[in-house]
Amino acid sequence: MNKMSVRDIDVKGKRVFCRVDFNVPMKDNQVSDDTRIRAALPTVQYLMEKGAKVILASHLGRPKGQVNEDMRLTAVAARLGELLGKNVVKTDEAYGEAVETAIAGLAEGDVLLLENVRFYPGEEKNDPELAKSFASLADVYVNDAFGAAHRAHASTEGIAHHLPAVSGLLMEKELDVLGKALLNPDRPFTAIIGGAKVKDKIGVIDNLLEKVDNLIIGGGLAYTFVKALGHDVGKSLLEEDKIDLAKSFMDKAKEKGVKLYMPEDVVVADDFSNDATTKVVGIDEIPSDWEGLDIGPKTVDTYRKVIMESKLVIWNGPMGVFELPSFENGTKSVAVALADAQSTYTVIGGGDSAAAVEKFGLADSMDHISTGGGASLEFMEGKQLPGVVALNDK
Ligand SMILES: Nc1ncnc2c1ncn2[C@@H]1O[C@H](COP(=O)(O)OP(=O)(O)OP(=O)(O)O)[C@@H](O)[C@H]1O
Ligand SMILES: O=C(O)[C@H](O)COP(=O)(O)O
Repeated sequence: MNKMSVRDIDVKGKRVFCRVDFNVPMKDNQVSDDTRIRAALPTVQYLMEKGAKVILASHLGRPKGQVNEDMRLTAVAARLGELLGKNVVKTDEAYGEAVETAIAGLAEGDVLLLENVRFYPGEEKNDPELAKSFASLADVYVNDAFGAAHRAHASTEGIAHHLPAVSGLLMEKELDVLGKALLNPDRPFTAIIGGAKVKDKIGVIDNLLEKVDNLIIGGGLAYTFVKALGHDVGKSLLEEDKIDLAKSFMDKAKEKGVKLYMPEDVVVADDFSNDATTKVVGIDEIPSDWEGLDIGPKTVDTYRKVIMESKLVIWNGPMGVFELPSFENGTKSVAVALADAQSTYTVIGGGDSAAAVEKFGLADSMDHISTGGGASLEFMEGKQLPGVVALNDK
């Protein structure tokens, strides 16, 4: 990576404003999944060990520039404290006098978590005044919030113009893994793209067709491709206005020598529910009043073989409606194949695919699970992430 990292600077005795992505799922005012908090620990612990006064900032949810009692970071600070084995000071604001007093009381190695930065309307507007207020709290800026790096907000982008600005260790790792995959991949390189809609994946499919050897298509978006091949898709998800685009992707794959894999068979249901009647049919046999909700067993076999023969696989988007047990098999089987593929480097592109590997208890078997949903998608589309661009070059 051509950006400076926290390892390149001296932080001893310095006040470090460290943006993290603690946008974690909450239930009954408690953190229900602390994956993102744990992912930030290497940077937080590094800063503590090096004698920095650590000021953490994050958003939680989308409070739209207003204080929302359900979106305070108090429970997050408590969870972080448990994980660090050390008290984390929590302020009820993200800047101002009370915050300055709390920071003045920090000793080297202490950790403070500011209140949700999205309680301020200036955060998402990238208001320069708010960015300056954040910057005035610290001597150095560290951005470890890969999950929010696609947002040009005051705490992710604006602040970087007022302080020495470097990446954290998680940010560095995410960019190294995803960057290497796109720039210098081990081959065969396979991308698995699923999820609900073609429209959300246009950029990523287009960019990956320039890079991969194999492109595997699954999930709801597959039916627009199936339709483009001339087959009836019944009541399956279909984006009529993207059929031509799906055709053009098929043409591009041919032109670039990319092997495109689409479902050979699917699990169809007479209703979108776990108790629906289901059957497996060939891709050209979907009955007109049934809908495809998962890939079928033949397809699973083929996809597994491709995964096993790959050196690198990036996966974004489930193969079916994995939230319902009746339609989880395709997604689960792909996750199992990735876990079994010992000589394949496996990268999970955040979002629902990350949730799926967690659900199936296979997270530890993956080489890298991105903490960014939208951010990793934009990165794979080849877009520049504003939170990264704003950091100091090496
Ligand atoms: N055949 C299908 N029919 C209808 N819905 C489907 C089908 N296959 C997958 N889905 C649904 O697609 C959703 C995931 O789609 P989405 O495009 O949001 O995935 P993602 O890109 O992994 O998520 P994120 O945007 O969080 O990164 C899941 O809720 C899943 O149930
Ligand atoms: O959960 C995420 O993808 C990040 O934290 C960004 O959140 P946002 O989509 O609300 O900006």
